[in-house]
Amino acid sequence: MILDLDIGNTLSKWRLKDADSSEIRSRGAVWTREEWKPGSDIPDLDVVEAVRISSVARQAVLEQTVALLQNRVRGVHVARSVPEALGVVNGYEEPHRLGVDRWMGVLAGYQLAGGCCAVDCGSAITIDFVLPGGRHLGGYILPGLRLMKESLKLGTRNVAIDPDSEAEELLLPGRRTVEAVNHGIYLAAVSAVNRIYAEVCDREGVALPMLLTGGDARVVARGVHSPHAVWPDMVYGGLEACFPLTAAERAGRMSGAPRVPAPAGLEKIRAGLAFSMLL
Ligand SMILES: Nc1ncnc2c1ncn2[C@@H]1O[C@H](COP(=O)(O)OP(=O)(O)O)[C@@H](O)[C@H]1O
Ligand SMILES: CC(C)(COP(=O)(O)O)[C@@H](O)C(=O)NCCC(=O)O
Ligand SMILES: [K+]
Repeated sequence: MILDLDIGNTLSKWRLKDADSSEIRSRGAVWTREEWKPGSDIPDLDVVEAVRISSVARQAVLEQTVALLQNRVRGVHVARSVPEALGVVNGYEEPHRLGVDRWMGVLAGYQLAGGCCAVDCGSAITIDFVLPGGRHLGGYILPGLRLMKESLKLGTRNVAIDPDSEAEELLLPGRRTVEAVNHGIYLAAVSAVNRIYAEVCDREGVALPMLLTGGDARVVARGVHSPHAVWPDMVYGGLEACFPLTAAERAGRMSGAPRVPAPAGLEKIRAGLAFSMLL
């Protein structure tokens, strides 16, 4: 079994992948600030031959995780943001400072769709762009839905946006504090994604496919106008591409990769942008 680990600021996600069949056998998540202890939702390490890790948590969290795993597992692979990999040139002035979850997302997106817009809706919302030739432009970081809500301190932190709500409903004026907050932050997030996508496609003169991942991807995606795919395993896809361990991975196949819809035409994206500027 291969253990893939995506340690985010809020949640540490894991999945166990069968190296022979490529099937995902189990998955789980633990709060990043908590230790892995028996009884919590952690994988059975006895069946694990190799581990691949993407971590944006404090250095100490990664060190503790690696120390714990190194005693039990032969191969431990830790992903890093580097200047260039798999045909993509990192757009950061200091490439190693790009969050490695963003780098994994960009590499997975490029391997699947070529040039693309990769959106990660986690503790933060990150929006990254890579052009068809493989040049990563850099990206945008804004607070995620939960962080936005917590920063308001209006006593609404425990009332999350219902992930099954319709986007139209979430865009209405709220008539209670919790509704006003949830609808406000939702509109902030989806407006940013829609606008940034259109601005960058316009400036670069290319219509890019869009991919979304992260804990809030499903609900944010419902407010996104452009064709897109939600790919919960996008960060894991980057780990598979960087550290291919199975024949399928070496052939470039990533588990759970979605079908990516063609983007809208550039003219349509530009017309939408011009319209939003008139409002
Ligand atoms: N069951 C859940 N537990 C915690 N957060 C959730 C859950 N479902 C959705 N979320 C949302 O997902 C975010 C965490 O998403 P995730 O992509 O795991 O973030 P990170 O990678 O930053 O840890 C939270 O901030 C919250 O808004
Ligand atoms: C921007 C992030 C906090 C997003 O992390 P997440 O919300 O997924 O936990 C992370 O990618 C990070 O720590 N990045 C380093 C700064 C940068 O990318 O510029
Ligand atoms: K993430």
